[in-house]
Amino acid sequence: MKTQTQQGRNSTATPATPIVKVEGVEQHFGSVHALGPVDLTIERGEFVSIVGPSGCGKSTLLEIIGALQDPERGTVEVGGSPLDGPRRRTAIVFQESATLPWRTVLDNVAFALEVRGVGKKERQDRARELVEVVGLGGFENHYPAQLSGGMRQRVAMARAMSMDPDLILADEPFGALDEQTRMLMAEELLRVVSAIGCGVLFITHSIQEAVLLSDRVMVMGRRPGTFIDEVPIALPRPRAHAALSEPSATAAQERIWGQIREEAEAAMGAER
Ligand SMILES: Nc1ncnc2c1ncn2[C@@H]1O[C@H](COP(=O)(O)OP(=O)(O)OP(=O)(O)O)[C@@H](O)[C@H]1O
Repeated sequence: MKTQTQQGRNSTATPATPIVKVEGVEQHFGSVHALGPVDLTIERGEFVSIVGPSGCGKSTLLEIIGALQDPERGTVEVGGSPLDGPRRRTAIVFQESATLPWRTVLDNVAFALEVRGVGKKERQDRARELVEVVGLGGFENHYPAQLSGGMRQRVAMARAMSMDPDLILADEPFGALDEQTRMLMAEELLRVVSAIGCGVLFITHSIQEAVLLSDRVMVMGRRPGTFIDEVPIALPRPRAHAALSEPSATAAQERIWGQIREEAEAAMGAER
């Protein structure tokens, strides 16, 4: 059971409360107007991706929702409460999510549980389960340096899941991986997320990845980023890569590409 402090004092959370509610959020860095104003709602268990031209403000928005930076204007509610600092049940995964090089795979995954004071036996059992879920069974005692980039990213994913998240914020998590590993990881993420039923905000430069994974793709226009389109993806689940050749998926990809192309060309023109 959650304590009042964990949920936030002003929580009015019910199962129908969106996991994320952003209203009128805006950010400047000095004279650079980086973002907004933007509104964004993510329902519980919903998978939402953001695509948009480079530098439009995607990471800024994700970091605001993850409480890694404060918005200059606007309001952010996560889990039904106004965001007033990092939340235990929000997991954040970056492109180069750090693993602890001196710890084994198992101890890396158990780390978040250790910090929370979970007993040794329980955290090792839970970590072992998660290592299996992300397909690293047999590598429990390996060190990060003995793993490929894709395997290290799986360790980061398992560690994020160990926190029993209700929200995963993922910023280009597969950006550094080769194409095949990236596709496999995307399918794996889908399995994992549907198993734990958490909401996801996913930033990617890959339109295909966004369409394959999401319930909804939000298209952000050039800086200062605001949402210029919202594309529902109605493909049935569970999904695998072959779903991308369905007519509705190709139509969605073309619609998104058309908009990003225009925005990226305009952004390049503005920089010249
Ligand atoms: N800490 C900061 N200080 C100054 N400017 C920043 C800072 N963080 C971001 N910016 C600027 O704000 C704008 C938005 O950056 P952000 O990283 O959010 O974009 P993005 O859409 O995630 O980009 P990309 O797709 O290239 O990762 C950019 O012009 C960036 O240079």
